[in-house]
Amino acid sequence: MRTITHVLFDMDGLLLDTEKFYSVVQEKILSGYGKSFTWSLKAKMMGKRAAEAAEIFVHDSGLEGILSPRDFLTQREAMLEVMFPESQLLPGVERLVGYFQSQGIPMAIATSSHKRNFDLKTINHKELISRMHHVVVGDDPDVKLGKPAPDIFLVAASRFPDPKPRPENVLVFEDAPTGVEAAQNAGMSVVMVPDPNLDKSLCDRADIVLETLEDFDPSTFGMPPFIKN
Ligand SMILES: O=P(O)(O)OC[C@H](O)CO
Ligand SMILES: [Mg+2]
Repeated sequence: MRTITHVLFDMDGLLLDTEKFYSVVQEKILSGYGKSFTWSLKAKMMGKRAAEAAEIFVHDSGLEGILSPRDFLTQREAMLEVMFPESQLLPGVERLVGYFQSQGIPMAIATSSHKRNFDLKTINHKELISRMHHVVVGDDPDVKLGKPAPDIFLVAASRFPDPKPRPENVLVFEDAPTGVEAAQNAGMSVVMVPDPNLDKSLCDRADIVLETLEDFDPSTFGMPPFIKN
């Protein structure tokens, strides 16, 4: 069994309940073209950086030549920016972050969200962010390729103080197939907490798949149990 010495959290859909905002807005934009937003399209977009997600949205929706990826993002961001400050923590986040902190396990966030949106989403979650050693965002200059490339997780692991973790000693928590793939490409262990609407065939790569972070059992990775309150 691998010894876990460091933890990396994805953010959207894993720490914060923000994927629903993306879905509502993308459904609204598509409805303007008489089209419906589907979970199969959502599954391809989630976890990806904005520009890559926009290309997928326009292509797969058959809107090439009708709606440019840039105009899609302009419309999407205008609607999302008023929603993001309302972001709520997902179940189990506070207990899990508190546990890793009590165990002295350093944590960081590795999110495809750009810095501007990260700031909007976390404006009311300063305490959570303060418990992270650092945050790597999607537009970080050191992150050359977005998820499913391993870049963002490798960059996040490299920013911990010495002794820096080897990938095999890092545990990643993710909600998206793209993010799970990125963690595995980085050589890290990964716990997936997928949205229940996500096609189950897209949830079979992770080391562990949970319905909620509340179901995480530290002993699965050789760590002490949660202390019963
Ligand atoms: O925090 P991430 O990596 O799940 O990023 C989320 C994307 O920007 C939207 O799915
Ligand atoms: Mg996510």
